[in-house]
Amino acid sequence: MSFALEGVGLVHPNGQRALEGVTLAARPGERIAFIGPSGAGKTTLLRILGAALRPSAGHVTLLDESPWQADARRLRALRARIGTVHQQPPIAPRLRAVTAVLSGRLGQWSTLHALGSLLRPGDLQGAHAALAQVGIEDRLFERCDRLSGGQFQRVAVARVLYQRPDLLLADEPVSALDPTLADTTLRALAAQSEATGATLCASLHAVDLALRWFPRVVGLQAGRVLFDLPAGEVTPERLSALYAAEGGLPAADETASVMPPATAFVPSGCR
Ligand SMILES: Nc1ncnc2c1ncn2[C@@H]1O[C@H](COP(=O)(O)OP(=O)(O)OP(=O)(O)O)[C@@H](O)[C@H]1O
Repeated sequence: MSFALEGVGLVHPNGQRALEGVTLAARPGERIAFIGPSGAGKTTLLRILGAALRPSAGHVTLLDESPWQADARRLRALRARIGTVHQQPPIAPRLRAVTAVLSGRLGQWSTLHALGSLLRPGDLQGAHAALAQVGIEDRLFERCDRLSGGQFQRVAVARVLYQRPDLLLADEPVSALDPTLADTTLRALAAQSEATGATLCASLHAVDLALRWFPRVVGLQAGRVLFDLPAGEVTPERLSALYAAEGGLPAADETASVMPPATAFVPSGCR
C-alpha cells in the first residue's frame, strides 16, 4: 500500500473539526483527486498524507511506515519520500527558479551536498528538464519574486517533479493557471506518476480536470468521505449532492451536455 488511513479524524486546537472517520487506502501508482466544497477538508487530508499533521483520531500508514510511531530519523526519511505542491509554496521569493527546483531534493542529500547545491546550482540539466515539463524552462535563472503567479506555481510543480517522490501530493496545483496550462501541468504530474509508480493525490476545484486526469475521485463533504469512485461513476447527481450546500449544479440535462470529456464544468461557488 502507498498509504492507508483508518478512521482518521482531525480537530484543530480551536475546536474546529476538519476530518472525521476517514478511511482510505491507495496502491502505488494510483491517481486520486480530492474534490468537494471549500472547507470540506481537502487540504487537511493532504497534510495528513504528507506527515505534516498528526490526526487526533485513527491510524495512518504512509509508504509502509507509521509516521507517528517513528523516531525523528525515520520520520525525516519518510518525509523525504513524499513531495507536496503546496497552495502557498514554501519557496523563498529571492531564490532563482533553478535553485527552487533543485531544493526539491534537499531532504535526500547530505548537508554538505545541499549547501553546495544552494550556493552553486549543480544539476542544471535536471532543473531545466523539470521546468520544461511544465513549459517554463526559459525562466531557469529568473528570481521567483519576478515570476507571475502562474509561473511560480509551475516552478513549485517542477520542484516536486525533480524530487521524484514515491507519494506525490498536490493542493490545488493549477489554481493560478489558464485551462491549457492547467492541462499541461496535470499531464506532467500524471506522466511522472506513470513513469515512477508514484501515487498522485491532488485536491482540485475544477471537477472537469479531476475527472479527466484522475481515474479515482474522492468526494469530501464536511470532513467526511461522501464517495470514493472511479471517475466514470461520478455522475452529475453525485456532484449535485456533493456541492449541495453551495447551491448544487445546473439541472441534470444541462450538466450532461458539459460533462467530460468535452467539459469545462466548475462547481458553483468555485468560479
Ligand atoms: N489552522 C486551522 N485552525 C483551525 N481550523 C482550521 C485550520 N485549518 C483549517 N481549518 C478548518 O478545517 C476545515 C477544513 O479546512 P481545509 O483547509 O482542509 O478545507 P479545504 O477543503 O481544503 O478548503 P478549500 O477548498 O477552501 O481550500 C475548515 O472548516 C477550516 O476552517
